[in-house]
Amino acid sequence: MGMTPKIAPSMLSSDFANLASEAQRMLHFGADWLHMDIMICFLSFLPFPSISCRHFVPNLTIGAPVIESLRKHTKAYLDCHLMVTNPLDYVEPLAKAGASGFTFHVETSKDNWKELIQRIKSHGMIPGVALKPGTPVGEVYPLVEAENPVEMVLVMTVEPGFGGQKFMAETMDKVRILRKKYPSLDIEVDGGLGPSTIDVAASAGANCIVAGSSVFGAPEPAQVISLLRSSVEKAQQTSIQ
Ligand SMILES: O=C(CO)[C@H](O)[C@H](O)COP(=O)(O)O
Repeated sequence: MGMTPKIAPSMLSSDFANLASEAQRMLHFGADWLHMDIMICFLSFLPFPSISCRHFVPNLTIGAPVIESLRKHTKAYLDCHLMVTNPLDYVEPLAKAGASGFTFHVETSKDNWKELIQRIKSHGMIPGVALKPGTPVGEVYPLVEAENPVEMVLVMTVEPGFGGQKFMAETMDKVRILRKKYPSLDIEVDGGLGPSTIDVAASAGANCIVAGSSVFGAPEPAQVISLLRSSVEKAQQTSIQ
């Protein structure tokens, strides 16, 4: 195992009214990536005449206009996590806005993941696939093993939708399985990560760590970022000994 640790503060926990300065603060504190949680409601006009709003998660956050605004203030890797029912619709707008990574959910993309990966790459972004805590890990194997594969798997360690939830330790089996099967794959974990949960995630094999409330809520965010990174580095050294 030799994947570079990436610490990605989840901007969902930032002060959205001061997004640019919050992002710069996190980068100054040592963040590698900025994790952007994109939750959008998909207005469905079918069956006519009822109009329904199909949410993938019970929350709304940001879309391409906010990514575009933030991009004007930073060159950082914007790690976009699409919690939407129709990710294909957002490939072009997010690429134009300046997104770096585009991670879609396997649950929303069973029929069109090949097209999605191809479109994400052709728009210059890095494709990743995410899975919810209840989704079997085997569902992402075809996407990792494809001729044109995803480059990261995001294992959700809480139900997607909100920051500040409790880390679900049972999701670590999926990380262990993925790390054993794909030694050089980027494996990201997201939800409830902080000083008390990082060691279990790092020793399971996660190398990309998303952390919202534990970083933004800390008196010294730089110390938390540094601790998350050293836990991943230590676990990686232990695993190669
Ligand atoms: O994807 C998310 C929610 O869907 C957030 O990124 C995640 O929950 C991080 O927040 P915290 O570290 O506070 O749990």
